Amino acid sequence: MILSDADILRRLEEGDLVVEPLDDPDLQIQPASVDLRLGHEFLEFQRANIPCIHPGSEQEVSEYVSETVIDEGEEFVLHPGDFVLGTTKERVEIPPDLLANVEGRSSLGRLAIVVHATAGLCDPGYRGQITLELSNLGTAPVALTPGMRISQLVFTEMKNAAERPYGSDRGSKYQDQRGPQASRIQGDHEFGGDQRASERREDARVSPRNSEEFGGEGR
Ligand SMILES: Nc1ccn([C@H]2C[C@H](O)[C@@H](COP(=O)(O)OP(=O)(O)OP(=O)(O)O)O2)c(=O)n1
Repeated sequence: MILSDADILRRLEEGDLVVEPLDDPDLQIQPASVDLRLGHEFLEFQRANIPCIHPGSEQEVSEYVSETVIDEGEEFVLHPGDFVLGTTKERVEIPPDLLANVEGRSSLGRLAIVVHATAGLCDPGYRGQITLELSNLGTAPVALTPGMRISQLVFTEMKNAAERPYGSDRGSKYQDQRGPQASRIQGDHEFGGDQRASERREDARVSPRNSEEFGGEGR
């Protein structure tokens, strides 16, 4: 069952579904979705010095991207063919019995702006801001402004709550992400991610940088 405006409000009031900051509920809560606004940070792939991205390589994909932060009132111009990672301004918490679909808005679709290339699901249990895979499929540059409504989330109530929701218990890589985050595909089990994660935990245990004595926060 897809949540209606009244269902969404009820779940928000009950507190297990979170969309924050929801500055203008009247504007943002649509008949069967919640409009999300564009954040200030963007990650752009550096075009030079990327021979090929190898998902299984030790080199983190984040090393290939550079961050641009746009001030309030400024524009980020997305040129035809561009692909950049953006973020929603809002942070969400999806309860274990809901699935959220990240969708575009028609008004931007008509300008050939799409908000995801392929990944449109927020899992039950997911917490964090949402990374947008922004592209301009058209022929004219389009100026995007932080704070504009760019995307919408549609919530589906599942027949049964997930038994193992998204989160640390299952090694979920993007839980509590803030701002746009590059792919962490190196963390996948297929690429030895479990091993690397346990090595990082081991390093963190023995590294003096991470001990309380040295004021470290750990990783
Ligand atoms: N456009 C999107 C789509 C999803 N997500 C967040 C919410 C999802 O719950 C989480 C993980 O998405 P996937 O399960 O599609 O991604 P992976 O399978 O790569 O991640 P993991 O291995 O952590 O499950 O990323 C996001 O920030 N932006």
